[in-house]
Amino acid sequence: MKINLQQFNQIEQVLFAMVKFDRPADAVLTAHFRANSKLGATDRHLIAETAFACLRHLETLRALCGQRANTRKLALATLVRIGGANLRELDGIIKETEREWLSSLKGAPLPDTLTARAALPQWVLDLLPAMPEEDVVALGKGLASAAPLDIRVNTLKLKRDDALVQLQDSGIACEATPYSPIGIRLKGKPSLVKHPLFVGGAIEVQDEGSQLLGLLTGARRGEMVVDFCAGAGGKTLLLGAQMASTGRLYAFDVSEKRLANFKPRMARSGLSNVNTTLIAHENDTKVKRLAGKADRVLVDAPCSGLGTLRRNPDLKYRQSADSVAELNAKQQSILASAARLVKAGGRLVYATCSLLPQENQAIVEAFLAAHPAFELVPASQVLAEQKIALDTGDYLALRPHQHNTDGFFAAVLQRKAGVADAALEPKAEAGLQ
Ligand SMILES: C[S@@+](CC[C@H](N)C(=O)[O-])C[C@H]1O[C@@H](n2cnc3c(N)ncnc32)[C@H](O)[C@@H]1O
Repeated sequence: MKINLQQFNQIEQVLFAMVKFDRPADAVLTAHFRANSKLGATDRHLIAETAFACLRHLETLRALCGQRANTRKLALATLVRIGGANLRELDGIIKETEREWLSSLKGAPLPDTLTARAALPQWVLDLLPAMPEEDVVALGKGLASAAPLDIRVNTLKLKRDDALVQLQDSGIACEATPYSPIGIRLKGKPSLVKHPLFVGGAIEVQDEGSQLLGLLTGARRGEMVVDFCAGAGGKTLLLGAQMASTGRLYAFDVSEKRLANFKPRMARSGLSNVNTTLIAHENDTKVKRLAGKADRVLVDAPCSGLGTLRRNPDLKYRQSADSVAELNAKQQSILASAARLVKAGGRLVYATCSLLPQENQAIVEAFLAAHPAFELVPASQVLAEQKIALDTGDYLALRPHQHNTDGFFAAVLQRKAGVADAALEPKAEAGLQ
């Protein structure tokens, strides 16, 4: 596709702002499009795709172009090396010297460093679990690929088969997701906001992996369920539909903005069993009122988000080993507080969209060591009970290159009946906050 000078300048401007990494990349893009409201859909698509491709492959591109390469060089290298543009398509943009450099860049061998081959910065490589180099490269490539657009069918309103037919009839190519029985994967990225199924709440955008975490919670009709870190309610909506809008579903979060974003989604969904509650922190008295009452508690914990690099490639530069350590303390504290809500025989699901053992297995192992009343239920068993053929062992561990989902982790923890557990006693007031 021929790229014109105006389009190229816009790509450069967006990239220049993105590689400062002082704001989320999607916020940079939104602000740019708002300030340049006359840009058409094709321009927006090209700008967004090129800038995000650059961030996804930044380690590789910097290894090829020089660590101090400016945004012009990075944008050109992205178009040619990642996007496969030929030099004729860049006529009117590139100078003669750049033409020579770009034609040699096309076939230049990749520097033999793991950061370049896996497109992951060193701090991430340092924290990943030990695995053969080729596996790191495969994981990195998966994380540097573009994510598909998945939707979840709201089973309160429609069956998946009917949704597939209706989407196809409206010209949207799609197929059932391989694992989630309520998921559909779209071909391409059609806009859904005006689609009658979306407007009527019969479908929601949700990665298949995120659907599987929700399904792992196993919420059932008539139960008392808590979504402890509900955010904008992606998983709450799934849990509510699993409960057929019966029982009681609490959606907690500390972010007023995220809970506000949940409101219109909830209105579309037709759910009437959800109680959204803004909490000040995980030990808020509003949380304590539910002690020992919940059948299911989902903790979709705040985390580094490294499993979502396909969508948020800037996170590998906006997070660090220090921020992960801070998150670990928060994750432990949220999990400990959420555990107090679970009744005997009830289940607690701890989940993250991280790939780091520090945020995943280590949190669960420390929790189990401190909580004799809880035991691990193999995730593969819970999924098999729901006829989901996916076995990643005791923990759910999803990876883009293996499952074509974002990277997710989840553990199912069951509270045993009649086991004393001092850690489940209410926390002293002095320990709050
Ligand atoms: C991974 S996101 C949740 C995403 C959401 N479950 C979904 O499916 O869309 C983590 C959420 O935890 C919330 N959070 C952070 N600290 C918290 C705390 N102490 N108690 C409850 N929620 C918290 C954040 O505001 C954020 O919305």
